[in-house]
Amino acid sequence: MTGHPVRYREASRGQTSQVAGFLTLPERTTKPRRRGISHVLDNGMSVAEAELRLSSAAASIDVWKFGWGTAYIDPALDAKLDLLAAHQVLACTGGTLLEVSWQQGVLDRFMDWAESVGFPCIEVSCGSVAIPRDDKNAMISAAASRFVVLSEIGVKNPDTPPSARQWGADARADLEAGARWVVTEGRESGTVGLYDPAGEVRTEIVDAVVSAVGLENALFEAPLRAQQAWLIRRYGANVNLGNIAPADALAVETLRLGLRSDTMGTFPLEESS
Ligand SMILES: O=C(O)[C@H](CS(=O)(=O)O)OP(=O)(O)O
Repeated sequence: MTGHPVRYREASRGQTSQVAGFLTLPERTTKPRRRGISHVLDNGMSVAEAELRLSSAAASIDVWKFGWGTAYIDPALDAKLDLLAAHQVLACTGGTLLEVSWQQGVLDRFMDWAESVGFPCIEVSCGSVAIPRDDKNAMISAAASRFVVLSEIGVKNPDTPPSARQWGADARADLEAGARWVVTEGRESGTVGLYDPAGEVRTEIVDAVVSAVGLENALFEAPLRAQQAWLIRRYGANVNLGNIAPADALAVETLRLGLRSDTMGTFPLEESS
């Protein structure tokens, strides 16, 4: 063999790329933060898998949503909640769990349970069940005295999309009722709500929501790389992104920092440090 000899890293070196510091990158907010949050959707992973993900990406993950009703049936819930707390990641229930509880008339019991097991955060949504505005307001304000509240706007049924104007009005109402962040529906698939069936961003909805509540209060569900990149190119490294697959959390951080082709060199100068 010719050329430079292969040299493997010595096991005891203890240096990481986090301290390399030789690139000029956009300025990133740090945890705990309001702007620039990454919210992941856990589709039911084991504690061991969660530990694996957090070992490399905890600094990039702000909110960890237990998808759908997984929190309710996961026998390892306690261990997972402990793990998330140790990494300063906000554990959050899925909106569907609250909607089922509301439908069955046991919302108080849901909130008591969520508080007693140690969820610092819950999601109040109406994506599958049509919850009247007054009820949603009451739920958000009751929950806000006990939890960090993420409220979700938009619906899961692609046949009944609200108008952009309605998205804006709902975002404003949720924020006024006490939500910390207003989440825009995109599902795990990224093909409903904020997106068309091909996964393209409905820009008029993004515009309506941002103009109603501002960027720091809006959290865009964006499960697909093209959607994440579109939002980062438009709003910069510190746009709030949600429904990220836990395995993608570090990859999304590279998109935010322009360390991937999709967003490379697209940041305004004033955002660089
Ligand atoms: O976790 C949930 O309940 C979901 C996830 S998804 O949108 O169905 O993929 O719903 P949400 O109401 O967005 O929390």
